[in-house]
Amino acid sequence: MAIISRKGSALVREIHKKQSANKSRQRFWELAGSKFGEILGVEKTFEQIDVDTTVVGKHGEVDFKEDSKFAQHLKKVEAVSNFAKSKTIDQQRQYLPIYSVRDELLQVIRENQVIIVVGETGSGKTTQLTQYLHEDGYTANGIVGCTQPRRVAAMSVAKRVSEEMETELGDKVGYAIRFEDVTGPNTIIKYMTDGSTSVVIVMDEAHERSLDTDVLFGILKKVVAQRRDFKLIVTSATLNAQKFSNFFGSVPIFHIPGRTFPVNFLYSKTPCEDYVEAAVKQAMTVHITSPPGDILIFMTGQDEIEATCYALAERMEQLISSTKEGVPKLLILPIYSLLPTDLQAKIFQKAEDGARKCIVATNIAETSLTVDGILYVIDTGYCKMKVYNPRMGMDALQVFPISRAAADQRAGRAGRTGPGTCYRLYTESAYLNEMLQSPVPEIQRTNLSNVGFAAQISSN
Ligand SMILES: Nc1ncnc2c1ncn2[C@@H]1O[C@H](COP(=O)(O)OP(=O)(O)OP(=O)(O)O)[C@@H](O)[C@H]1O
Repeated sequence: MAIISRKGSALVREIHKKQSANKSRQRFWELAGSKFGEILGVEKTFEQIDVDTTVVGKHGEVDFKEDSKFAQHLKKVEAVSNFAKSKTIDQQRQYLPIYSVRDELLQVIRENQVIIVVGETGSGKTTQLTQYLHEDGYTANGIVGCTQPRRVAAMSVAKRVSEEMETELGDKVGYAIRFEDVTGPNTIIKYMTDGSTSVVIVMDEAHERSLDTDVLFGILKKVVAQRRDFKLIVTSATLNAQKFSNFFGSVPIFHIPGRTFPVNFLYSKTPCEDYVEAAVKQAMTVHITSPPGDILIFMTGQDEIEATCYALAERMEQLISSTKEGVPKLLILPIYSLLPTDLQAKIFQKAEDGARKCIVATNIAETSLTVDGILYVIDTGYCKMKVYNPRMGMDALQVFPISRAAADQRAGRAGRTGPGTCYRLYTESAYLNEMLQSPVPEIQRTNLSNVGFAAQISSN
Protein backbone atom coordinates (compact mmCIF):
# COMPACT_ATOMS: atom_id res chain seq x y z
CA MET A 1 0.00 0.00 0.00
CA ALA A 2 1.22 3.51 -0.76
CA ILE A 3 3.25 4.95 2.04
CA ILE A 4 1.95 8.43 2.83
CA SER A 5 4.58 11.10 2.60
CA ARG A 6 6.02 12.45 5.84
CA LYS A 7 4.64 15.84 4.92
CA GLY A 8 1.10 14.43 5.00
CA SER A 9 -1.81 15.96 3.14
CA ALA A 10 -1.30 19.24 1.26
CA LEU A 11 -4.95 20.07 1.87
CA VAL A 12 -4.57 19.68 5.65
CA ARG A 13 -1.49 21.97 5.53
CA GLU A 14 -3.41 24.55 3.53
CA ILE A 15 -6.28 24.57 6.05
CA HIS A 16 -3.78 24.79 8.92
CA LYS A 17 -2.35 27.91 7.30
CA LYS A 18 -5.83 29.40 7.24
CA GLN A 19 -6.19 28.52 10.91
CA SER A 20 -2.94 30.35 11.75
CA ALA A 21 -4.06 33.34 9.68
CA ASN A 22 -7.14 33.41 11.88
CA LYS A 23 -4.81 33.59 14.89
CA SER A 24 -6.24 30.69 16.83
CA ARG A 25 -8.00 27.42 16.43
CA GLN A 26 -10.95 28.77 18.39
CA ARG A 27 -11.39 31.68 16.00
CA PHE A 28 -11.14 29.22 13.11
CA TRP A 29 -13.99 27.20 14.57
CA GLU A 30 -16.08 30.30 15.15
CA LEU A 31 -15.74 31.04 11.46
CA ALA A 32 -15.89 27.49 10.17
CA GLY A 33 -18.19 25.97 12.79
CA SER A 34 -21.17 27.95 11.63
CA LYS A 35 -20.92 26.08 8.35
CA PHE A 36 -21.16 22.64 9.93
CA GLY A 37 -24.44 21.26 11.14
CA GLU A 38 -26.19 23.77 8.85
CA ILE A 39 -27.63 22.94 5.48
CA LEU A 40 -25.51 24.32 2.64
CA GLY A 41 -27.03 24.71 -0.80
CA VAL A 42 -30.33 25.81 -2.20
CA GLU A 43 -33.48 24.14 -3.54
CA LYS A 44 -32.41 21.69 -6.19
CA THR A 45 -33.12 18.06 -6.88
CA PHE A 46 -30.36 15.51 -7.20
CA GLU A 47 -30.41 15.56 -10.98
CA GLN A 48 -27.08 15.92 -12.67
CA ILE A 49 -26.26 19.60 -13.02
CA ASP A 50 -23.64 21.40 -14.99
CA VAL A 51 -20.84 21.76 -12.50
CA ASP A 52 -17.62 23.71 -12.64
CA THR A 53 -15.19 20.76 -12.84
CA THR A 54 -12.31 22.77 -11.39
CA VAL A 55 -14.15 22.56 -8.08
CA VAL A 56 -15.07 18.89 -7.93
CA GLY A 57 -12.99 17.25 -10.65
CA LYS A 58 -14.71 15.04 -13.19
CA HIS A 59 -14.89 11.86 -11.18
CA GLY A 60 -13.31 13.22 -8.05
CA GLU A 61 -9.57 12.86 -8.43
CA VAL A 62 -9.51 9.12 -8.42
CA ASP A 63 -9.66 6.91 -11.46
CA PHE A 64 -11.87 4.08 -10.24
CA LYS A 65 -12.03 0.58 -11.52
CA GLU A 66 -15.68 0.46 -12.50
CA ASP A 67 -17.76 -2.50 -11.54
CA SER A 68 -19.56 -3.72 -14.66
CA LYS A 69 -22.67 -4.39 -12.61
CA PHE A 70 -22.75 -0.80 -11.36
CA ALA A 71 -25.80 0.44 -13.27
CA GLN A 72 -27.70 -2.68 -12.39
CA HIS A 73 -26.68 -2.20 -8.78
CA LEU A 74 -27.93 1.38 -8.67
CA LYS A 75 -31.34 0.23 -9.86
CA LYS A 76 -31.36 -2.27 -7.04
CA VAL A 77 -30.40 0.45 -4.53
CA GLU A 78 -33.60 2.28 -5.21
CA ALA A 79 -35.79 -0.76 -5.29
CA VAL A 80 -34.53 -2.32 -2.07
CA SER A 81 -34.22 0.81 0.03
CA ASN A 82 -37.86 1.62 -0.68
CA PHE A 83 -38.69 -1.96 0.23
CA ALA A 84 -36.80 -1.59 3.56
CA LYS A 85 -38.49 1.73 4.30
CA SER A 86 -41.93 0.22 3.93
CA LYS A 87 -41.31 -2.39 6.64
CA THR A 88 -42.37 -2.28 10.27
CA ILE A 89 -39.72 -2.71 12.95
CA ASP A 90 -40.79 -6.34 13.47
CA GLN A 91 -40.53 -7.05 9.76
CA GLN A 92 -37.09 -5.39 9.68
CA ARG A 93 -35.96 -7.64 12.56
CA GLN A 94 -37.19 -10.72 10.74
CA TYR A 95 -35.37 -9.66 7.57
CA LEU A 96 -31.95 -9.87 9.29
CA PRO A 97 -29.75 -12.92 8.55
CA ILE A 98 -29.56 -13.85 12.26
CA TYR A 99 -33.33 -14.35 12.39
CA SER A 100 -33.17 -17.40 10.12
CA VAL A 101 -30.93 -19.19 12.65
CA ARG A 102 -32.51 -17.82 15.85
CA ASP A 103 -33.78 -21.12 17.30
CA GLU A 104 -30.66 -23.06 16.39
CA LEU A 105 -28.49 -20.35 17.96
CA LEU A 106 -30.49 -20.32 21.20
CA GLN A 107 -30.23 -24.10 21.35
CA VAL A 108 -26.41 -23.96 21.11
CA ILE A 109 -26.33 -21.25 23.80
CA ARG A 110 -28.49 -23.41 26.11
CA GLU A 111 -26.10 -26.33 25.68
CA ASN A 112 -22.81 -24.43 26.11
CA GLN A 113 -21.42 -22.00 28.65
CA VAL A 114 -19.25 -20.17 26.13
CA ILE A 115 -19.80 -19.80 22.39
CA ILE A 116 -18.30 -17.72 19.61
CA VAL A 117 -20.73 -16.20 17.10
CA VAL A 118 -19.38 -15.18 13.70
CA GLY A 119 -21.42 -13.17 11.23
CA GLU A 120 -21.08 -10.56 8.52
CA THR A 121 -21.35 -6.93 9.48
CA GLY A 122 -25.01 -5.95 9.73
CA SER A 123 -26.28 -9.49 10.26
CA GLY A 124 -27.88 -8.54 13.58
CA LYS A 125 -25.40 -9.68 16.23
CA THR A 126 -25.36 -6.49 18.31
CA THR A 127 -29.04 -5.60 18.28
CA GLN A 128 -30.70 -9.05 18.14
CA LEU A 129 -28.65 -11.41 20.32
CA THR A 130 -29.50 -9.58 23.55
CA GLN A 131 -33.20 -9.56 22.66
CA TYR A 132 -33.19 -13.27 21.80
CA LEU A 133 -31.57 -13.99 25.17
CA HIS A 134 -34.28 -11.97 26.87
CA GLU A 135 -37.00 -13.75 24.89
CA ASP A 136 -35.46 -17.09 25.92
CA GLY A 137 -35.83 -16.26 29.61
CA TYR A 138 -32.28 -15.35 30.68
CA THR A 139 -33.31 -11.95 32.03
CA ALA A 140 -35.51 -13.64 34.65
CA ASN A 141 -32.29 -14.24 36.61
CA GLY A 142 -30.44 -10.98 35.97
CA ILE A 143 -29.15 -8.58 33.38
CA VAL A 144 -27.98 -9.44 29.88
CA GLY A 145 -24.93 -7.24 29.32
CA CYS A 146 -23.29 -6.43 26.01
CA THR A 147 -19.84 -4.86 25.96
CA GLN A 148 -19.05 -2.29 23.28
CA PRO A 149 -15.63 -0.99 22.31
CA ARG A 150 -16.87 2.62 22.00
CA ARG A 151 -19.19 4.97 23.90
CA VAL A 152 -21.08 6.17 20.84
CA ALA A 153 -21.80 2.57 19.85
CA ALA A 154 -23.12 1.67 23.32
CA MET A 155 -25.44 4.71 23.28
CA SER A 156 -26.77 4.35 19.76
CA VAL A 157 -27.28 0.58 19.87
CA ALA A 158 -29.12 0.85 23.21
CA LYS A 159 -31.36 3.47 21.66
CA ARG A 160 -32.16 1.27 18.66
CA VAL A 161 -32.90 -1.79 20.84
CA SER A 162 -35.14 0.26 23.14
CA GLU A 163 -37.11 1.34 20.06
CA GLU A 164 -37.35 -2.25 18.84
CA MET A 165 -38.63 -3.33 22.28
CA GLU A 166 -40.93 -0.31 22.51
CA THR A 167 -39.53 0.87 25.83
CA GLU A 168 -38.03 4.18 26.97
CA LEU A 169 -34.23 4.30 26.77
CA GLY A 170 -33.02 3.77 30.37
CA ASP A 171 -36.01 1.62 31.34
CA LYS A 172 -35.84 -2.02 30.17
CA VAL A 173 -32.92 -1.24 27.87
CA GLY A 174 -30.11 1.09 28.88
CA TYR A 175 -26.43 1.83 28.58
CA ALA A 176 -23.56 2.61 30.91
CA ILE A 177 -20.44 4.41 29.75
CA ARG A 178 -17.80 6.33 31.68
CA PHE A 179 -19.51 9.10 33.71
CA GLU A 180 -22.97 8.24 32.39
CA ASP A 181 -25.35 5.51 33.52
CA VAL A 182 -28.66 5.44 31.68
CA THR A 183 -30.18 2.38 33.33
CA GLY A 184 -32.81 1.91 36.04
CA PRO A 185 -34.29 -0.71 38.35
CA ASN A 186 -36.20 -2.27 35.41
CA THR A 187 -33.15 -2.61 33.15
CA ILE A 188 -32.70 -6.12 31.74
CA ILE A 189 -30.51 -5.37 28.71
CA LYS A 190 -27.49 -3.17 29.20
CA TYR A 191 -24.93 -2.00 26.61
CA MET A 192 -21.71 -0.87 28.21
CA THR A 193 -18.09 0.00 27.73
CA ASP A 194 -17.19 -1.31 31.22
CA GLY A 195 -17.69 -4.69 32.81
CA SER A 196 -20.51 -5.23 35.32
CA THR A 197 -22.40 -8.06 36.96
CA SER A 198 -24.60 -9.99 34.56
CA VAL A 199 -25.98 -13.48 33.94
CA VAL A 200 -24.96 -13.37 30.30
CA ILE A 201 -22.31 -11.20 28.73
CA VAL A 202 -22.17 -10.67 25.00
CA MET A 203 -18.67 -9.47 24.16
CA ASP A 204 -19.32 -7.63 20.95
CA GLU A 205 -16.82 -6.82 18.19
CA ALA A 206 -14.14 -9.05 19.74
CA HIS A 207 -12.21 -8.96 16.45
CA GLU A 208 -11.21 -5.37 17.24
CA ARG A 209 -8.88 -6.79 19.93
CA SER A 210 -8.74 -3.52 21.87
CA LEU A 211 -6.66 -3.55 25.03
CA ASP A 212 -9.79 -3.58 27.21
CA THR A 213 -11.31 -6.45 25.22
CA ASP A 214 -8.20 -8.57 25.59
CA VAL A 215 -7.96 -7.90 29.32
CA LEU A 216 -11.66 -8.71 29.66
CA PHE A 217 -11.03 -12.01 27.86
CA GLY A 218 -8.60 -12.98 30.61
CA ILE A 219 -10.95 -11.91 33.41
CA LEU A 220 -14.00 -13.60 31.90
CA LYS A 221 -12.13 -16.85 31.44
CA LYS A 222 -11.74 -16.95 35.22
CA VAL A 223 -15.40 -15.99 35.77
CA VAL A 224 -16.53 -18.79 33.46
CA ALA A 225 -14.53 -21.29 35.52
CA GLN A 226 -16.00 -20.03 38.81
CA ARG A 227 -19.67 -19.39 37.94
CA ARG A 228 -21.61 -22.21 36.33
CA ASP A 229 -24.70 -19.94 36.03
CA PHE A 230 -22.80 -17.46 33.87
CA LYS A 231 -22.80 -17.51 30.07
CA LEU A 232 -20.40 -15.81 27.70
CA ILE A 233 -21.08 -15.10 24.03
CA VAL A 234 -18.24 -13.65 21.99
CA THR A 235 -19.16 -12.08 18.65
CA SER A 236 -16.81 -11.43 15.81
CA ALA A 237 -17.22 -10.27 12.24
CA THR A 238 -14.14 -12.07 11.00
CA LEU A 239 -12.93 -15.57 10.76
CA ASN A 240 -10.17 -15.36 13.36
CA ALA A 241 -12.82 -16.86 15.61
CA GLN A 242 -10.80 -20.06 15.93
CA LYS A 243 -8.29 -18.23 18.12
CA PHE A 244 -11.06 -17.13 20.47
CA SER A 245 -12.50 -20.63 20.54
CA ASN A 246 -9.12 -22.16 21.40
CA PHE A 247 -8.59 -19.62 24.18
CA PHE A 248 -11.72 -20.80 25.99
CA GLY A 249 -10.93 -24.50 25.40
CA SER A 250 -12.32 -25.32 21.95
CA VAL A 251 -15.79 -23.89 22.50
CA PRO A 252 -18.28 -24.06 19.58
CA ILE A 253 -18.23 -21.49 16.78
CA PHE A 254 -21.67 -20.58 15.41
CA HIS A 255 -21.83 -19.07 11.92
CA ILE A 256 -24.63 -16.72 10.86
CA PRO A 257 -24.98 -17.08 7.11
CA GLY A 258 -25.41 -14.14 4.73
CA ARG A 259 -25.43 -10.38 4.87
CA THR A 260 -28.28 -7.90 4.91
CA PHE A 261 -27.66 -5.79 1.80
CA PRO A 262 -24.99 -5.95 -0.93
CA VAL A 263 -22.21 -3.37 -1.15
CA ASN A 264 -20.69 -2.42 -4.46
CA PHE A 265 -16.92 -1.80 -4.38
CA LEU A 266 -15.00 0.70 -6.47
CA TYR A 267 -11.22 0.64 -6.13
CA SER A 268 -8.77 3.33 -7.11
CA LYS A 269 -6.71 2.22 -10.14
CA THR A 270 -3.60 3.80 -8.64
CA PRO A 271 -2.65 4.76 -5.05
CA CYS A 272 -3.80 8.28 -4.06
CA GLU A 273 -1.12 10.91 -3.43
CA ASP A 274 -3.26 12.91 -1.03
CA TYR A 275 -6.17 10.92 0.31
CA VAL A 276 -7.72 13.90 2.13
CA GLU A 277 -7.99 15.90 -1.08
CA ALA A 278 -9.16 12.81 -2.99
CA ALA A 279 -11.87 12.10 -0.43
CA VAL A 280 -13.15 15.69 -0.54
CA LYS A 281 -13.38 15.56 -4.33
CA GLN A 282 -15.02 12.16 -4.29
CA ALA A 283 -17.63 13.31 -1.75
CA MET A 284 -18.42 16.35 -3.90
CA THR A 285 -18.73 14.15 -6.99
CA VAL A 286 -21.08 11.76 -5.23
CA HIS A 287 -23.10 14.70 -3.94
CA ILE A 288 -23.50 16.26 -7.35
CA THR A 289 -23.92 13.17 -9.51
CA SER A 290 -25.31 10.28 -7.47
CA PRO A 291 -28.86 9.39 -6.39
CA PRO A 292 -30.00 10.31 -2.87
CA GLY A 293 -28.21 8.65 0.06
CA ASP A 294 -25.90 9.93 2.77
CA ILE A 295 -22.09 9.82 2.64
CA LEU A 296 -19.66 8.59 5.30
CA ILE A 297 -15.96 9.46 4.94
CA PHE A 298 -13.27 7.82 7.08
CA MET A 299 -10.27 9.93 8.08
CA THR A 300 -7.54 9.21 10.62
CA GLY A 301 -8.09 12.00 13.15
CA GLN A 302 -9.46 15.36 14.23
CA ASP A 303 -7.04 17.43 12.13
CA GLU A 304 -7.97 15.71 8.90
CA ILE A 305 -11.66 15.80 9.79
CA GLU A 306 -11.56 19.56 10.40
CA ALA A 307 -9.72 20.09 7.14
CA THR A 308 -12.16 17.88 5.22
CA CYS A 309 -15.24 19.60 6.68
CA TYR A 310 -13.76 23.00 6.01
CA ALA A 311 -12.81 22.14 2.43
CA LEU A 312 -16.23 20.63 1.72
CA ALA A 313 -17.96 23.75 3.04
CA GLU A 314 -15.65 25.98 1.00
CA ARG A 315 -16.26 23.99 -2.20
CA MET A 316 -19.99 24.03 -1.65
CA GLU A 317 -19.84 27.81 -1.36
CA GLN A 318 -17.79 28.08 -4.54
CA LEU A 319 -20.28 25.87 -6.33
CA ILE A 320 -23.24 27.83 -5.05
CA SER A 321 -21.74 31.08 -6.27
CA SER A 322 -20.67 29.66 -9.64
CA THR A 323 -23.79 27.63 -10.52
CA LYS A 324 -26.91 29.50 -11.46
CA GLU A 325 -29.16 26.46 -11.42
CA GLY A 326 -28.68 25.77 -7.70
CA VAL A 327 -26.78 23.06 -5.84
CA PRO A 328 -28.29 20.11 -3.96
CA LYS A 329 -28.29 20.65 -0.21
CA LEU A 330 -25.47 19.20 1.88
CA LEU A 331 -25.22 18.84 5.65
CA ILE A 332 -21.62 18.37 6.83
CA LEU A 333 -21.17 16.60 10.19
CA PRO A 334 -17.83 15.75 11.87
CA ILE A 335 -17.49 12.96 14.45
CA TYR A 336 -14.43 11.95 16.51
CA SER A 337 -13.98 10.77 20.08
CA LEU A 338 -13.09 14.17 21.60
CA LEU A 339 -16.15 15.85 20.09
CA PRO A 340 -18.76 16.47 22.83
CA THR A 341 -21.39 13.72 23.00
CA ASP A 342 -24.30 16.01 22.00
CA LEU A 343 -22.45 16.98 18.81
CA GLN A 344 -21.59 13.34 18.13
CA ALA A 345 -25.29 12.47 18.38
CA LYS A 346 -26.04 14.90 15.53
CA ILE A 347 -24.96 12.30 12.98
CA PHE A 348 -28.05 10.24 13.82
CA GLN A 349 -30.49 13.10 13.23
CA LYS A 350 -32.36 13.00 9.96
CA ALA A 351 -31.43 15.77 7.53
CA GLU A 352 -34.33 17.83 6.20
CA ASP A 353 -36.01 16.46 3.09
CA GLY A 354 -33.92 16.81 -0.04
CA ALA A 355 -30.66 17.35 1.84
CA ARG A 356 -27.78 14.90 1.84
CA LYS A 357 -25.76 14.25 5.00
CA CYS A 358 -21.99 13.93 4.75
CA ILE A 359 -20.44 12.53 7.92
CA VAL A 360 -16.68 12.78 8.33
CA ALA A 361 -15.48 10.31 10.96
CA THR A 362 -12.53 8.55 12.52
CA ASN A 363 -12.73 4.80 13.02
CA ILE A 364 -15.17 5.61 15.86
CA ALA A 365 -17.87 5.01 13.21
CA GLU A 366 -16.30 1.80 11.96
CA THR A 367 -18.09 -0.81 14.06
CA SER A 368 -21.54 -1.31 15.56
CA LEU A 369 -22.96 1.96 14.28
CA THR A 370 -25.93 2.05 11.95
CA VAL A 371 -26.57 5.50 10.61
CA ASP A 372 -29.82 5.13 8.74
CA GLY A 373 -29.47 6.49 5.20
CA ILE A 374 -25.73 5.96 4.61
CA LEU A 375 -25.39 4.57 1.09
CA TYR A 376 -21.92 5.80 0.16
CA VAL A 377 -18.73 5.11 2.11
CA ILE A 378 -15.45 6.76 1.15
CA ASP A 379 -12.60 4.81 2.70
CA THR A 380 -9.19 6.48 2.73
CA GLY A 381 -7.58 3.24 3.94
CA TYR A 382 -5.73 4.70 6.91
CA CYS A 383 -6.23 5.03 10.65
CA LYS A 384 -4.33 6.24 13.71
CA MET A 385 -3.08 3.57 16.10
CA LYS A 386 -1.52 3.80 19.50
CA VAL A 387 1.98 2.35 19.66
CA TYR A 388 4.42 2.32 22.52
CA ASN A 389 7.59 4.25 21.79
CA PRO A 390 10.33 2.82 24.04
CA ARG A 391 12.65 5.78 23.37
CA MET A 392 10.10 8.31 24.60
CA GLY A 393 8.76 5.90 27.21
CA MET A 394 5.15 6.56 26.22
CA ASP A 395 2.38 5.66 23.79
CA ALA A 396 2.10 7.73 20.61
CA LEU A 397 -0.52 7.85 17.88
CA GLN A 398 0.77 7.00 14.42
CA VAL A 399 -0.90 6.72 11.03
CA PHE A 400 -1.03 3.19 9.58
CA PRO A 401 -2.85 1.46 6.71
CA ILE A 402 -5.95 -0.23 8.08
CA SER A 403 -6.37 -4.00 8.21
CA ARG A 404 -8.53 -5.89 5.75
CA ALA A 405 -11.00 -6.61 8.57
CA ALA A 406 -11.29 -2.86 9.26
CA ALA A 407 -11.81 -2.17 5.54
CA ASP A 408 -14.66 -4.70 5.52
CA GLN A 409 -16.21 -3.08 8.60
CA ARG A 410 -16.01 0.37 6.98
CA ALA A 411 -17.64 -0.88 3.80
CA GLY A 412 -20.29 -2.59 5.92
CA ARG A 413 -21.58 0.83 7.06
CA ALA A 414 -22.93 1.32 3.52
CA GLY A 415 -25.06 -1.83 3.40
CA ARG A 416 -27.08 -1.53 6.59
CA THR A 417 -30.44 -0.14 5.57
CA GLY A 418 -30.15 -0.64 1.81
CA PRO A 419 -27.53 -1.69 -0.76
CA GLY A 420 -24.62 0.74 -0.87
CA THR A 421 -21.39 1.71 -2.59
CA CYS A 422 -17.92 1.82 -1.07
CA TYR A 423 -15.27 3.96 -2.78
CA ARG A 424 -11.89 2.64 -1.73
CA LEU A 425 -9.17 5.22 -2.27
CA TYR A 426 -6.61 2.44 -2.60
CA THR A 427 -6.05 -0.32 -5.11
CA GLU A 428 -7.67 -3.72 -5.13
CA SER A 429 -4.24 -5.31 -4.98
CA ALA A 430 -3.42 -3.31 -1.81
CA TYR A 431 -6.62 -4.69 -0.29
CA LEU A 432 -5.89 -8.26 -1.33
CA ASN A 433 -2.13 -8.44 -0.87
CA GLU A 434 -0.91 -5.73 1.46
CA MET A 435 -3.57 -5.16 4.08
CA LEU A 436 -3.15 -7.49 7.03
CA GLN A 437 -5.94 -9.89 7.84
CA SER A 438 -5.44 -9.37 11.58
CA PRO A 439 -3.20 -6.53 12.76
CA VAL A 440 -1.02 -6.71 15.87
CA PRO A 441 -3.43 -6.45 18.84
CA GLU A 442 -3.25 -3.36 21.05
CA ILE A 443 -2.12 -5.47 24.01
CA GLN A 444 1.13 -6.20 22.14
CA ARG A 445 1.90 -2.62 21.10
CA THR A 446 0.92 -0.30 23.97
CA ASN A 447 1.77 0.46 27.55
CA LEU A 448 -0.18 -1.96 29.74
CA SER A 449 -0.25 0.33 32.76
CA ASN A 450 -3.15 2.15 31.10
CA VAL A 451 -5.67 -0.68 31.35
CA GLY A 452 -8.86 0.93 32.60
CA PHE A 453 -11.45 -1.82 32.58
CA ALA A 454 -13.57 -2.22 35.70
CA ALA A 455 -12.32 -5.38 37.34
CA GLN A 456 -15.40 -5.71 39.53
CA ILE A 457 -16.70 -8.34 37.13
CA SER A 458 -14.13 -10.83 38.36
CA SER A 459 -15.33 -10.67 41.94
CA ASN A 460 -18.84 -11.93 41.09
N1 LIG B 1 -30.55 2.76 14.20
C1 LIG B 1 -30.95 1.95 13.23
N2 LIG B 1 -31.76 2.37 12.26
C2 LIG B 1 -32.16 1.56 11.25
N3 LIG B 1 -31.78 0.27 11.16
C3 LIG B 1 -30.98 -0.21 12.10
C4 LIG B 1 -30.51 0.59 13.20
N4 LIG B 1 -29.71 -0.17 13.97
C5 LIG B 1 -29.68 -1.40 13.39
N5 LIG B 1 -30.44 -1.42 12.28
C6 LIG B 1 -30.64 -2.57 11.37
O1 LIG B 1 -30.23 -3.75 12.02
C7 LIG B 1 -29.16 -4.37 11.30
C8 LIG B 1 -28.29 -5.13 12.27
O2 LIG B 1 -27.52 -4.25 13.07
P1 LIG B 1 -26.52 -4.86 14.16
O3 LIG B 1 -25.78 -3.71 14.74
O4 LIG B 1 -27.26 -5.74 15.08
O5 LIG B 1 -25.56 -5.76 13.24
P2 LIG B 1 -24.17 -6.47 13.59
O6 LIG B 1 -24.25 -7.85 13.04
O7 LIG B 1 -23.89 -6.34 15.05
O8 LIG B 1 -23.15 -5.65 12.74
P3 LIG B 1 -21.72 -4.99 13.17
O9 LIG B 1 -20.80 -6.12 13.42
O10 LIG B 1 -21.36 -4.20 11.98
O11 LIG B 1 -21.99 -4.16 14.36
C9 LIG B 1 -28.52 -3.25 10.52
O12 LIG B 1 -27.83 -3.72 9.39
C10 LIG B 1 -29.73 -2.42 10.13
O13 LIG B 1 -30.39 -3.00 9.04
